[in-house]
Amino acid sequence: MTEPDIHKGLAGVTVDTTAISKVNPDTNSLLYRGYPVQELAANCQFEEVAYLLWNGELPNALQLDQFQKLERSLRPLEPRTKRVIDELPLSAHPMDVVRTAVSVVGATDLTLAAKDGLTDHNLNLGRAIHLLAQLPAIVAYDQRRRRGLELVEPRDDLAYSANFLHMTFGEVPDITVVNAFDVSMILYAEHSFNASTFTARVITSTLSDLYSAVTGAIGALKGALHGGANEAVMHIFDEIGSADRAEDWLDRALAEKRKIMGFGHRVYKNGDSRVPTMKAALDTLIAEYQRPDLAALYDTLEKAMNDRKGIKPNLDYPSGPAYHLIGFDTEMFTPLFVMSRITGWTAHIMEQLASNSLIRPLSAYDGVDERHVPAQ
Ligand SMILES: CC(=O)SCCNC(=O)CCNC(=O)[C@H](O)C(C)(C)COP(=O)(O)OP(=O)(O)OC[C@H]1O[C@@H](n2cnc3c(N)ncnc32)[C@H](O)[C@@H]1OP(=O)(O)O
Ligand SMILES: O=C([O-])CC(=O)C(=O)O
Repeated sequence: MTEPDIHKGLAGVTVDTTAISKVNPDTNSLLYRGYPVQELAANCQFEEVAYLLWNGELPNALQLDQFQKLERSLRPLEPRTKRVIDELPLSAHPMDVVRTAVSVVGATDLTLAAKDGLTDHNLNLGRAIHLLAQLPAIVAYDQRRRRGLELVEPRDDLAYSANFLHMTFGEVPDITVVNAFDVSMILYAEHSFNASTFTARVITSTLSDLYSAVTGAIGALKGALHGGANEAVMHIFDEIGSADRAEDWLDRALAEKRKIMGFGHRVYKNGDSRVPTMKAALDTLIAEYQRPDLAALYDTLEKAMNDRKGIKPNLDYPSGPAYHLIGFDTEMFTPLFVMSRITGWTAHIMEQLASNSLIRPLSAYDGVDERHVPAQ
């Protein structure tokens, strides 16, 4: 019998097609529905990118207006979700809070019980928009309650990012800050078959519901090797303290065989296509908040990692300090990733359903040979 090829971590394995995004490590490019992500970040708002990922085309003025009206009407935090969040201890990680809140929204969606309620495309599109609108309320409220502050109601005269920052901090920050945040939302929105999106597709492939797929994806994103790295980057910055200590810290960490969070990528081996755009957004924040010390630490660690290992930063490296400067607690960073990636996950859930096949790979058994329970 020939030995099966094992592809640990599914590295290098192409499991399906997708028309949602193209990650090309050879040209170091990322396209959403054909558009370079850098062009989208420079010219669009996050809402337009969400529409693009779900519908395949950018919205015209009328379509955008209708989409924004709908999204804005769905923003207030639902009382039942708020009550459940209030029941959760502050010791719960914010990713556990957001996962639980999405589960509550799913458990109270009566349309799931309708005929074809789990798989109907229009129902799923409606659910995706609903979650897009609810997640900022969930995350903003969780950040505020951790600071002993009351809920802030949404404003329907503000676009997505400005409204979210208003709901979190009680005021709309400078336009530089709003724009930097919006760029991060666009860059985090979609990245083909990453671990959390693949999780969502696996769950969807069993004909489970969208909320189950999204809660599973949130669980996968939480880990430090995936979305949890943006939080971990900030812990590293805190541990190092200042630029003059970065090289010694790195040498020690590498000697201890530690993984340096915010560096490396399964697909990009010559740098992440999104980093230059996010680094430019971080630079505007560093100027806004006058934090050249943070810029020095960022640059020194990046250079030292490149010199020692030739490993480049991924998107989580500039996003972590950017979210810190905007004023979020470090443990809130990965829920911000959820707010953005809900667009990509749900686009993939709908694509999986449109051409479904149960995802069920094989394994090669390497346990003990067949044996038998001794007779009593
Ligand atoms: C938005 C995102 O989710 S991007 C990813 C965010 N995650 C992180 O930043 C966590 C830190 N990075 C990592 O752990 C890895 O680079 C991963 C998990 C992202 C990718 O891992 P893989 O594709 O499996 O690469 P792999 O682990 O095989 O690494 C190849 C080599 O580079 C080393 N390496 C890769 N990344 C790092 C890192 N961040 N720190 C130290 N060494 C690293 C590995 O130790 C390995 O060395 P070896 O050949 O001597 O054993
Ligand atoms: O593609 C990946 O493996 C991880 C990543 O960068 C993302 O999900 O944005």
